[in-house]
Amino acid sequence: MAASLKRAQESGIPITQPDFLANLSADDLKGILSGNVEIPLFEERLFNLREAGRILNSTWRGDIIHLLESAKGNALVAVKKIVDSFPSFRDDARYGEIEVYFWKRAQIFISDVNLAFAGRKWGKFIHMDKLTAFADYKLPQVLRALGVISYHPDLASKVDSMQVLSQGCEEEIEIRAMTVWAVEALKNAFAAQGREVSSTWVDNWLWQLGQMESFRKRPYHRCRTIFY
Ligand SMILES: Nc1nc2c(c(CN[C@H]3C=C[C@H](O)[C@@H]3O)cn2[C@@H]2O[C@H](COP(=O)(O)O)[C@@H](O)[C@H]2O)c(=O)[nH]1
Repeated sequence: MAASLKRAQESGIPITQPDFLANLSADDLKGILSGNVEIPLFEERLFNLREAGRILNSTWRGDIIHLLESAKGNALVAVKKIVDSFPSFRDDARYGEIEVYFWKRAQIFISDVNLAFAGRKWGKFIHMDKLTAFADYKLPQVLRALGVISYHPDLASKVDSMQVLSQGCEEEIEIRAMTVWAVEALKNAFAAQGREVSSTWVDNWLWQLGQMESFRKRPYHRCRTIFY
């Protein structure tokens, strides 16, 4: 996905322009994402891109920079503004009577802006250390392979046989919540060894591990979702 967007940008397709996004056609998007795999949830992603273009124009004067500037360098405020502005970033769920907020794409966006600008200008934020892990499919895959988390045999059987978990079901929420919790436990374990790191740092470290073939081939939970 990232490579496709980079290719489009380099070929002069204005994929960051709100007007282009708001009027994006299915054929345009198919062309941009053409590659070796069929993109799941294509219609949902097309809708979300068009919606993002419309909202950037209607709420943020056509440029996400204005959202970042309105957050006044506070990472948590920036994340909340993204979630409040863009419905496709409202990555939350109900677990019984409890509201659960993962906000994975909103948080990783702020983390990526912080990295892209090397912590300067629009990438300069306080409270980066309060971001949680970005709860996706990759981290629990690595955490389980490392033995940091384990699944009930019934869930393990579903995951290992690649059964699709429905988005927002108890088991999917439990996997994502345990991912966030496990990263906090690892962060505390690093601190106990005298190594102060952030949840984002632990997250990136686990994600990088996940790129190794020995981890990539391990089972991970399947879920059709736009949130990760
Ligand atoms: N939880 C978590 N998810 C991460 C990353 C990164 C890379 N972050 C860089 C930033 C600092 C470090 O240098 C990292 O290398 C990408 N992703 C997610 O993967 C997905 C693409 O994956 P695939 O389809 O396999 O290429 C996509 O949804 C993207 O959001 C991470 O760190 N943590």
